[in-house]
Amino acid sequence: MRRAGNRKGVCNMKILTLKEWVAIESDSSSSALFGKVMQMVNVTAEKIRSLGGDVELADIGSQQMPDGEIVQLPPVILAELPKDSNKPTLCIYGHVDVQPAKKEDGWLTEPYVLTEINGNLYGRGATDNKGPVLAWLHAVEAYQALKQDLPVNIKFIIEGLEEIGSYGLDALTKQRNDTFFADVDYIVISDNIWISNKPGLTYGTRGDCYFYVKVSGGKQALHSGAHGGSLFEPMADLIALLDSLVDAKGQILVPGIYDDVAPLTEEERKLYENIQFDLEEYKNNIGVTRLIYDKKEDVLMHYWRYPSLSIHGIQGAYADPGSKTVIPNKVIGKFSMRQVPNMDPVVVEKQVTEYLHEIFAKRNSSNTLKILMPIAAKPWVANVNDPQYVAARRAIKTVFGVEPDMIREGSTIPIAWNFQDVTKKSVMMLPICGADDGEHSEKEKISRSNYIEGTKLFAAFFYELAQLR
Ligand SMILES: CC(C)C[C@H](NC(=O)CN)C(=O)O
Repeated sequence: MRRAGNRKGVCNMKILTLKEWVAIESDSSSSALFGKVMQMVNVTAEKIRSLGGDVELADIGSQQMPDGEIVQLPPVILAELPKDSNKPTLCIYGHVDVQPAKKEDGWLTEPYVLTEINGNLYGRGATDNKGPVLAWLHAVEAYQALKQDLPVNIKFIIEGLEEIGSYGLDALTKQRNDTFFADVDYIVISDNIWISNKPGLTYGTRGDCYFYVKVSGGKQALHSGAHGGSLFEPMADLIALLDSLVDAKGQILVPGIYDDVAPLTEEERKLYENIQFDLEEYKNNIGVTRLIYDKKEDVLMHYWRYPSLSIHGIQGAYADPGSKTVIPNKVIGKFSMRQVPNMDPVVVEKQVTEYLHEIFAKRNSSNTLKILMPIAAKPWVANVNDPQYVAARRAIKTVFGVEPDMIREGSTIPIAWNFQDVTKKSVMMLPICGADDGEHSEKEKISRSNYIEGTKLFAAFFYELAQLR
């Protein structure tokens, strides 16, 4: 009885720490909040130090932001726990920045107050990616609490800019390839979600090219009654441009965009058949009634191995409740295209830019058009025969009692491809979050059970990794 009570107490403490982390509004989308990101980096560094880690806050310099401002970037944590040269070395990557969140986006709870409802812990960053980062740290803590030696050496790379494309991290990876990375045997990332209630083991992510399309007109916003009808309206130009990008069936309309997509082989097609993925459950999780495709295989392929284009927002547009009759003079449309093998962001940028300029020219507008691509992240695909995948499968079997589904991820870890390309080490993603965790949405959460069982999974993974030798 007492033991069960103690266990519950320990779990509640872990949840309390997550609550403290979620409370820090480390939203990297605006440089105005970089102070909060910095605070989050410091809190994380302190936690690693409390586990005996040697922490460096690596300077990654400054960066010009899409609005032209040059800002000092928050440092990246490079840390190492005490080392034993007889053990393999695992490098754990994670991020502690989050996507923007406001209560009025439709949150039922305060986004930065971790709130438990029916065994689920709601809050921005709970699943992406503060929960998983803490689960790694708690797995280390568990070995220490039990006075057991860690079976592997552990290094950490934790950053605060993943959600805006991991500025500076590729350069840091190259710079530290012969030092920090030299003795690393495996790199592991825990981010993103399973695709059903069955654990998944992820061997690929899509990349992302994020675009800003800026249409500028006169010196100021204007009264639509007084001036509408005789001027070229920036918003009308922008809507036409955005409308030219993708059709109702999700097909991207930019010429040449599918040219470099890796052809589908019969062998690959068969992979999708055996994956547990229930379309009804999926629709229910994401809250839609119908999908473009009605076969599981097609949905999975458009999630993992084909590009997609999503329109995210318009800066400068009137977006408040109520009816304002203004003509905005400057608007910035934001959209992104998820990349797949063998697409190249450099080629994509050229294709998109040329196409949008062509569409714009046909409108013969007096406005000006400027296109920027502040995020260019390549897709990543790993070799599933790497030994750490064997260790992860065994650990999943131990903790969850099942073999995982081998999955890919539709979203992006901007540094994953660079890690593999620069260091030539094995890179794996070991997600612990549930299919309904709502990353980036106003329903973001991690379940109490995934948070705790995920911690156990990481502890078991350390053990299995050491058994490979
Ligand atoms: C480049 C993107 C902004 C990265 C972002 N990553 C994640 O969500 C990881 N959980 C994404 O939108 O894919």
